[in-house]
Amino acid sequence: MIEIKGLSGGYEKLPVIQQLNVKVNTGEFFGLLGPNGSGKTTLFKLMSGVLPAKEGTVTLHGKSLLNMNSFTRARHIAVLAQETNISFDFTVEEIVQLGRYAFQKGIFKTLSKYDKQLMEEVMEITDVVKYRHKPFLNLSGGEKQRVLLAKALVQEPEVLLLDEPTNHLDIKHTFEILDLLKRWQEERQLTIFAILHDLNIAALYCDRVGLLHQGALEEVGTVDVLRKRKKLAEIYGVETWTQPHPTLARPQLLMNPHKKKEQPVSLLEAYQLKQNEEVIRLSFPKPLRTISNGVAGEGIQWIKHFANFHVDKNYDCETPQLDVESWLQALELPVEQSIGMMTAVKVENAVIKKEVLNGIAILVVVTAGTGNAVDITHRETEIRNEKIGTINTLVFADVHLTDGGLVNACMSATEAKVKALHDNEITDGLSGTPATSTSTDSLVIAATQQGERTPYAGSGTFIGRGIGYMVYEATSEALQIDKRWKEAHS
Ligand SMILES: Nc1ncnc2c1ncn2[C@@H]1O[C@H](COP(=O)(O)OP(=O)(O)OP(=O)(O)O)[C@@H](O)[C@H]1O
Repeated sequence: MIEIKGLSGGYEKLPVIQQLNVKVNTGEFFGLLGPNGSGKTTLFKLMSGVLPAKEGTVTLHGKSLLNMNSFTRARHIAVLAQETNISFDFTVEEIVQLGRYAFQKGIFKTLSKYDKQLMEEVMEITDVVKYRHKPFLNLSGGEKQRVLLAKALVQEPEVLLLDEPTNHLDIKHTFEILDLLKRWQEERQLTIFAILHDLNIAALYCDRVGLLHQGALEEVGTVDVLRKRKKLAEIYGVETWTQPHPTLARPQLLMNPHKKKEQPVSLLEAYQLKQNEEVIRLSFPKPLRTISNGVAGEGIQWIKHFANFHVDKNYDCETPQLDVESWLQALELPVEQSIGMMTAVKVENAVIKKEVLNGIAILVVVTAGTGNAVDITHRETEIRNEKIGTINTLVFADVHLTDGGLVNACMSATEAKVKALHDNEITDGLSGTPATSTSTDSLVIAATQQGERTPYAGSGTFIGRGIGYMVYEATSEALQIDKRWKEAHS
């Protein structure tokens, strides 16, 4: 464990680091974060003996690092500094070899077999073998960075002090190098203490982070420290948002660039509607914030084009998303900006309702088929393999919703659909009990994000009530059309 206690130090007229205390555990990846000039590099210089400390101690497993001579220190700690004062025309291999210097024996300091093997291995994994005979000074910034990392790794240190290790690296090399460091951390109990500017990279790789501000650590903790928006605004002077990484339990940060005020778009007038026997589609001039379980474009997205495709009632395909994406492409709609759904219902029978309720413009489009009506509350021992026969609901509203607000809007739309199914006496074909849905229903909530931001869109709000009313009306009408169509075609 590295323990820093009461450490103060800096430059002649500028005592940058003041009374700093922190512990970095053995085998931990600790990220030192903070704005420009907060003292990160100065702290590293104090720890690595480049600058003398005015006060305090830095110990590794209880032994003072500050009093160690540089040879002994190099056997424990490797430093990847930002500035390199390599001015001689060394080759890449010679630079990497410097990392073994403290381990070489005898007056002539020759490389052992082990040293050579280790250098080969490290040059391979840092992807610098191809430059081995090139002069270091002729390399690009990113190539130099990887060579210096190789030099640090051949020291086989217990502790790596890294000042901006991914500086100059492209994303492929950034992730390769960090994955490599993470592997060494886990396999070799390597302790990594790294200055990082990219907070998202820090959130992905660090076990703990410390936020340095004006020479003092203001926060130390897990990467969830980065979710403290107020603290980040105070320290960096930037408004941040966090969202969860899609597959890792780690936050990712989003920043808002300065935005010019945009002309508001009229929800009920701005869209284009096209409807034929293959598809009903709506396009908006600017993206709407959406939450949906559409076959394509699912999740929370920004979407301009909404398409509900008709498929044969016997449609059965292993890759529905690929199908829907190819149909979107055939309509020349960009897949990344589109939601695509499918239904066996005639899309010419879609019900479109639009209204301004309590000052909120709402547009609802519903296609309804009830061949696979299901009572979700009925106890089942197996899930029926249903064919497409579905209620697809698209709700567009001129509101500004948080992600929680989008979820509230989904609840409001679903509650209204269930009521419509109930009032239209739709039943589960197997159980005979009132149906709550069909087995493959889809829902889109799309908000213009104009006006005041709100997390509320449930039954206690005008927007929730508006969605409820409109979805109920549109679903009831679509169910009646479906009923009449079935009667006419039976
Ligand atoms: N050699 C020096 N002599 C005097 N002052 C210095 C020297 N190096 C840095 N400073 C000052 O010390 C303060 C901390 O600098 P430091 O380099 O430690 O910040 P940092 O957090 O690493 O910044 P950055 O993110 O920009 O790399 C700054 O105000 C800087 O101007």
